[in-house]
Amino acid sequence: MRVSVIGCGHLGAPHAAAMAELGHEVIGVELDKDKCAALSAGIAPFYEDGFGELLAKHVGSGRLRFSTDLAEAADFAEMHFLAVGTPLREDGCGYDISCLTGVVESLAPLLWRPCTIVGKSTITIGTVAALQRIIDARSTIGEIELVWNPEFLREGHAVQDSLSPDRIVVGVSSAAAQKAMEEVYAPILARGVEMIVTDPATAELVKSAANAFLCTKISYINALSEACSLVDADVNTVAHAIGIDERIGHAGMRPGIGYGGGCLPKDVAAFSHRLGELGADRARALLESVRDVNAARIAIAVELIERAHGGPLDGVPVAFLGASFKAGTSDLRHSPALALVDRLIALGARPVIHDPEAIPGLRRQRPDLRCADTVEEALTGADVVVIATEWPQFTKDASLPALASAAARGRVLVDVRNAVEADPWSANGWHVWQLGRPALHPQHGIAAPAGAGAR
Ligand SMILES: NC(=O)C1=CN([C@@H]2O[C@H](COP(=O)(O)OP(=O)(O)OC[C@H]3O[C@@H](n4cnc5c(N)ncnc54)[C@H](O)[C@@H]3O)[C@@H](O)[C@H]2O)C=CC1
Ligand SMILES: O=C(O)[C@H]1O[C@H](OP(=O)(O)OP(=O)(O)OC[C@H]2O[C@@H](n3ccc(=O)[nH]c3=O)[C@H](O)[C@@H]2O)[C@H](O)[C@@H](O)[C@@H]1O
Repeated sequence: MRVSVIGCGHLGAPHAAAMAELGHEVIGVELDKDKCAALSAGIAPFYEDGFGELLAKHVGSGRLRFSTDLAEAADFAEMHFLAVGTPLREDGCGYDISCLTGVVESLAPLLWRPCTIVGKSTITIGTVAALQRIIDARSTIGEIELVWNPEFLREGHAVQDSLSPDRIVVGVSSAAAQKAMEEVYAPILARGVEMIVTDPATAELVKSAANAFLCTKISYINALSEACSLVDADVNTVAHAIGIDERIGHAGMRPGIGYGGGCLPKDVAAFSHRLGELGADRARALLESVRDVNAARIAIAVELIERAHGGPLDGVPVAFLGASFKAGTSDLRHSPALALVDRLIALGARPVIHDPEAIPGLRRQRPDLRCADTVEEALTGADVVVIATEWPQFTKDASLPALASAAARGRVLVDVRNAVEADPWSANGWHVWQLGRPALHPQHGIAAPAGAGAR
């Protein structure tokens, strides 16, 4: 099939490459000229595992190309995927869907062949109907159906999730649109992946419900982490023990500094707002509690760092390991790590930041921050080491405790992602502090500071 993908960011670019891998001929439309030029040259504009290779493969094969010109896509494709951004409005009251409305307003009058428009961006209840009205008013060839096909990919797994999704959801209004969706995803459906065919309103709700549930699970374990701190219990053990029950599971149960990124924070905020508009007050109250727990995580992490250091952070050199919103991506949007670094700076601390993939982007976005090209450079002379993003380079590298011992001045490690194996650090003479867990000190049996139990 000939398809276009309009908006080639973290969702659209991997989707376009995946469509080419499935055997389709693809044109990606991207407004940002630099991004479009990089993609056209087969160069990934952001770090995403396996994406650079897939992009280069299909730009090379000629099955995937990019353009800034929507008219070119209108001429070329029988199916148009919409993957532009839907940020939260500045007043927080739902999504700013101006990119989506702008695209359908421009695209509809350009269309001259029978085709389907397929939305993948995340929207709230009622948006499909509003966009369909714009298409109906602007189409010159009669009815063009807008299907909604929400996307569930995770950054860091975008290629894998696009090629092997665990489900495909399509909100359609006609049998013809359903047939087109079955055709475009045929190689995936042939492997037995379930396609849930429903109406557009249900498809909209499925996406909001999925992301809000993921936020709820994370806030639940983070709220338990607060309770654990009060009784010197270990939240990691609680998460492990309850997660063995397959109705609960271990995924999304890692305590830390809260959910961040370009999607979960805005999606739960927009969904909560919409539920309020609809009068679903109990559902809204539930999600507001979820947001409230998340908003408190940074202050709780700061308190832990102060307690670990044993006093105010003014003037304290901190090795700050991590900047991206989670491991596996260079994405800095709404990164809790950056929110934490800003609070530490406000308290007078002197952080030096290292991240395996996010430093070039961070230097561009935040020239005010002190960045290091290597872990060793960040560690040199630090009194406190903070692990703020759970990259395996920080949490699984067995040589890091010894490297840190040689480079740092202090012996205080604060892991605000609860992802580090603490024993090797303790064996190297470090005090290890994690959220909702008793601190681990170099020698077992040493009394921990007041209010913090020792493991
Ligand atoms: N990032 C992710 O993992 C996922 C994102 N989503 C949703 O997908 C949507 C896009 O998200 P991201 O890809 O993360 O955002 P993004 O900001 O990385 O990408 C959006 C792209 O659209 C481009 N764009 C804007 N207006 C355009 C226009 N008129 N024509 C062509 N290109 C245009 C922008 O330049 C940008 O490159 C959002 O609604 C998001 O909630 C859904 C699932 C996963
Ligand atoms: O709609 C979207 O854009 C996507 O949002 C999330 O994907 P993503 O933002 O890539 O990241 P997640 O892996 O879900 O992590 C989100 C945040 O929660 C945090 N998190 C995650 C899991 C956990 O156990 N604990 C935890 O604090 C992460 O560090 C990160 O800050 C969803 O997982 C995807 O299914 C969805 O498609």
